[in-house]
Amino acid sequence: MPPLTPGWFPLLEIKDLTHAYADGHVAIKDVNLSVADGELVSIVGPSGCGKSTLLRCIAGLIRPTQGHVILDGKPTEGIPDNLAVVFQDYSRSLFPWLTVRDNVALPLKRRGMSRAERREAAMEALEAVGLAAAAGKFPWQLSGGMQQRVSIARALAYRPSLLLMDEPFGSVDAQTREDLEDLTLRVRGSDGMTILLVTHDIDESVYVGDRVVVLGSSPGHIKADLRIDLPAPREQISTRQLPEFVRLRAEVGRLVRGTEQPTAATA
Ligand SMILES: Nc1ncnc2c1ncn2[C@@H]1O[C@H](COP(=O)(O)OP(=O)(O)OP(=O)(O)O)[C@@H](O)[C@H]1O
Repeated sequence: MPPLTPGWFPLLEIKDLTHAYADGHVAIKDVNLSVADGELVSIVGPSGCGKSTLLRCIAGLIRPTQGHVILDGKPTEGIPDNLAVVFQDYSRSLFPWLTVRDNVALPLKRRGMSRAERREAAMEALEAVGLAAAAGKFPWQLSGGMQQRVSIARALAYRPSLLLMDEPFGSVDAQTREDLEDLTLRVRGSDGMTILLVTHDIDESVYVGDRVVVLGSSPGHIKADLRIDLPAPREQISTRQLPEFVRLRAEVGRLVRGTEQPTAATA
């Protein structure tokens, strides 16, 4: 996608990325994507098209068969330091024997922060997600939505340049999901974090995204890259009623289902 504003700096560049699993299955092929510093890019596509594979390659959890991931101008090797990931399965991502505050503070050891600094940063992030009062509790004492907010707080406290979110709100109720979407938008706005968010929810992809990247299948590739020019700040009811929102969600929906018109605007 071409630079739209002066000073556009690609925080993340994905070049000709291909990943084949050990059984030979090519999950993604020749993926090229640039993401500007501070952008929130939603990634959608049919089940099995390679969304998680793409995120895992960027996170350094699996090694691409071909191609490069360039973060902050440097090709990545393994798991980059300035990156955090929020997964859908919050029940497995928090340590049950640590308090909420200690779960959030734990990764900060990698930042070389003192114990007092870690505790302060953890409390600040818990405050941001509205969970300061639960700091001394254990994850299993919290609801699913609260546990997912702890996972998000842990990512925020780390202050990564790039936050990867893989279906982060897939297991929570509709109201909590909306709250977490708005929390993500606030975080991005206040900390200028760059976010890649994989979702199955087309409305969500448009509501939170500055761009929506649609992947196609067999093997996974970028089928469309749409800029979402909806006014900010976004608001759950009024934004979703805008004619432009309705148009975009229909366009993304058609692209995901493969029923788009040949003239559909794609980048
Ligand atoms: N470890 C693996 N070994 C072999 N094939 C795999 C492995 N993991 C995933 N795949 C295959 O790679 C393809 C892409 O999987 P991936 O999980 O990235 O898709 P996805 O778009 O995230 O799917 P979903 O939306 O259902 O979560 C699928 O065909 C999947 O079956």
